[in-house]
Amino acid sequence: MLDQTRLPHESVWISCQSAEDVAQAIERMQVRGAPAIAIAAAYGVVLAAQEAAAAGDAGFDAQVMAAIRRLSATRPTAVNLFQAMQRLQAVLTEAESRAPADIAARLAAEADAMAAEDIGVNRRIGDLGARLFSSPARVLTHCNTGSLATVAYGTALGVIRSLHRDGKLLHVWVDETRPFLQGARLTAYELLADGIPFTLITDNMAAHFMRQGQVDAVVVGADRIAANGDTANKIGTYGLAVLCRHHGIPFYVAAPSTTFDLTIPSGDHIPIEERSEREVTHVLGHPLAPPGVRAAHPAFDVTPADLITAIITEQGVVERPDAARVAAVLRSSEGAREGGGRG
Ligand SMILES: CSC[C@@H](O)[C@@H](O)C(=O)COP(=O)(O)O
Repeated sequence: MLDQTRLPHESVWISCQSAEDVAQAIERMQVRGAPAIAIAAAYGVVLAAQEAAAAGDAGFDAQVMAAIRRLSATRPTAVNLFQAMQRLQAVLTEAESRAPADIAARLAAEADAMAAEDIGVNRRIGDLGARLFSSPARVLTHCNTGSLATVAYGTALGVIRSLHRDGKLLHVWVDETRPFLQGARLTAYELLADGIPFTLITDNMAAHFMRQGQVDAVVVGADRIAANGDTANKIGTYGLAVLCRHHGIPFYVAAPSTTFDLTIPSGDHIPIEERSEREVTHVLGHPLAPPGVRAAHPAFDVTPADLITAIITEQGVVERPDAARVAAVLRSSEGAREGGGRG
């Protein structure tokens, strides 16, 4: 995997040989972003299965389940991780009586399928999102939701890429995204590579540019969306949504259906990851604050659904989200799939 903690100045590839290697890479945020975490973890399970099958001893299932538990304990907020682990666990259960090498191959095929699906899902989100824009726009985004955070193309950044392709993108405002700087380091890196025009701003400049009339829409990703549309995303997202409401600017969330957690009624039930204080007191290893200073570091915040103009999923757009509209979009696409096949 391309080590995202070293970008953009160094392109260092890390090689994960075991589920534990993958778990540590996720914890260190060498790979991050909800869909990318899920797919990386899926391949972590595959590594564990291959290792257990090669060892040939009894307890294959127990070893794969231990890997699923370890990978599930890496980061708590993005629900895509848990959906992916459940999907692999179902493969394991279904293939129970088969030879370990066969089960490992089935798990690998499932991980490959998830990775392939993610690309199609992102392209569909991008295209559905771009259709919401009737005229060329200046779009502000937060964190990194691009190819680095997914398998390819991205969610919110996928919408931005589709707008650019369709000639409907005037400019992107990129929040640097304190404290981990996913915007300054990663989104800037991706947009530069694609030749998409953008300006990097610090997070506290967003209100200024909105007041000046220089922001037409905000598009962000999500880590977990509750049944009523409340959305957890990178810390700072909620503030942007409040600013949008004040300035009359549309606020869009772009996320795959695997980011919905329909088991929880509202955002109050979303676990918010607390990361190390050191990521706040230090920047890229350099101290900012005086030694010994205490810092808070919730890595995500929750934006209430009533501040969201629409949630763009690959299954359709949920306008003015609430529990009924979320259910209607996700259910209607289920019906379409059942009636019309998966193709
Ligand atoms: C397509 S990525 C969507 C979200 O995962 C993204 O907006 C985000 O908050 C990433 O957080 P991170 O802590 O960098 O994993």
